Amino acid sequence: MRKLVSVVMGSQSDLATMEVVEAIFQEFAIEYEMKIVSAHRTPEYMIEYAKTAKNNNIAVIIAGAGGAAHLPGMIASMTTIPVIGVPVQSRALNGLDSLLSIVQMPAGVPVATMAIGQAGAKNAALLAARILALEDEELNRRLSAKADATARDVLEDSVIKSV
Ligand SMILES: Nc1c(C(=O)O)ncn1[C@@H]1O[C@H](COP(=O)(O)O)[C@@H](O)[C@H]1O
Repeated sequence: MRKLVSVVMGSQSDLATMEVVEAIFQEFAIEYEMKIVSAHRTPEYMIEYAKTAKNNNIAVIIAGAGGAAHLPGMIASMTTIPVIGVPVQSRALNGLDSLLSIVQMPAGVPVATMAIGQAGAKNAALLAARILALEDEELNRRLSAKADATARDVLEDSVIKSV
């Protein structure tokens, strides 16, 4: 059975940020699930989700949350599956609250923290893909080809004016 990436977010309102992962997973044929799970609003469901993740064949968890973004850290406290946190841009503090809530984990409970917003969500998907690629040579080759293509595109447009 192929391993899954599980994408969770604290609220439906985070979907506009987190949905960018789907295009990346489709491009690389990575199987994923997507769910709303909240440490604050559905704490018992979050505990069940985190404790059963390993048996559910999940290899990497991406957790997006905004404001008092405790979700990634709480999940990481209950599983050894790598957790990638995405700070969702909040209205009141522009996502700085989300970023600091996710990044400042106490030693012993690791969460890989991405940038705020959609760029962070995209990188979370690519980081999850790289983790899966440790045991999937074909995926590794395709990720590498994609990075080369990105570099070629940037180089093609790199000269703004030459003499
Ligand atoms: N940070 C968390 C958690 C959590 O960490 O468990 N659960 C919901 N939320 C966040 O609350 C924000 C506002 O949510 P609403 O838009 O539903 O009011 C969202 O960005 C969500 O991630």
